[in-house]
Amino acid sequence: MTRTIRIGTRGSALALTQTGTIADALRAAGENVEIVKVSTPGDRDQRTSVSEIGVGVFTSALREALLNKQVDVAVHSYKDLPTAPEPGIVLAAVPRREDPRDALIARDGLTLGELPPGSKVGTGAARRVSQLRALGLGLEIVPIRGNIDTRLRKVADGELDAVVLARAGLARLGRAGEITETLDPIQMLPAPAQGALAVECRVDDVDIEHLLRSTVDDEATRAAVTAERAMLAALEAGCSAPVGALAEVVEDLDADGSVVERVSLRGVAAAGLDGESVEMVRASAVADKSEAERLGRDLAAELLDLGAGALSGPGRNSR
Ligand SMILES: NCc1[nH]cc(CCC(=O)O)c1CC(=O)O
Repeated sequence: MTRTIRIGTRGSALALTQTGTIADALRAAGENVEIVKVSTPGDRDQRTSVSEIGVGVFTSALREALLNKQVDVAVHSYKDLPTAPEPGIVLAAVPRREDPRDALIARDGLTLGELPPGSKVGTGAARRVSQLRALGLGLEIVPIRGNIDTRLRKVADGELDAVVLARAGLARLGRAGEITETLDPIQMLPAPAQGALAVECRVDDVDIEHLLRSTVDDEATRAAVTAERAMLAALEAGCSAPVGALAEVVEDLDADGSVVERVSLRGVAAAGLDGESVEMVRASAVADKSEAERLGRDLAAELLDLGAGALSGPGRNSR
């Protein structure tokens, strides 16, 4: 009898698309696959802000289904996962990620710099709120929630002048054409692991773990998100603080002239929120690819030295 691998997913259009790519890769490797939808409190409650419902609101039900053996594989948006490891669960694969940057979708094709002061920009993520405020453009930030479709509609309906969303999510839903500006990481660093998927299985399912690693894992993406997430974890931020990070694997020349791969990491964190004004601290560093984790921790230490984390004030949800 051939086995069927059950892949758990949230039921949102975005989650189903993401899970579909993993299912396709496993089918191409000759496996039988079944997709199982798991509803999460984050999906059922669209009103409460994510910072109030709490970290892991989209991911804990999926992990429970994995531990209960309702499913064999769980596919998450990596940035939605809490930084603490989950006993009994292993991160089997991190597929090659999409463009990790944030994107602006504004009325009339406007870019960020073209939005007049007082323009209403919708985002619920403290990371985006604080970086937008730090730009000093006089924008009015409006907290919003809901799926990508709901957010885009608020611009189409004229309720908002713009929204900021992850480019990867828009691309996966076939809506990248509505982006009016892809935000430069100098203005807006994405959430750690934005655009990446986390593919998990049970620790004792060594077969499945190996299958996932050999069919969908991408080493460069894994190194980059390892650095980003180590930075986040060391800032003890969970996914609920205004922290942005972006790592890239770059080729470099060693002292003896041989080509080596290094990880280049940039980070940003809010140092203080005082009413409308925000101070952001930024740092960057490069390390050998095998040192991605230490690189993240070191950069966090540097950001803390610069004053990161002296937080007070509004919502602490990073996404
Ligand atoms: N916060 C919710 C969420 N989780 C993952 C994505 C998009 C896909 C990704 O970043 O991997 C989004 C929407 C967004 O931030 O625009």
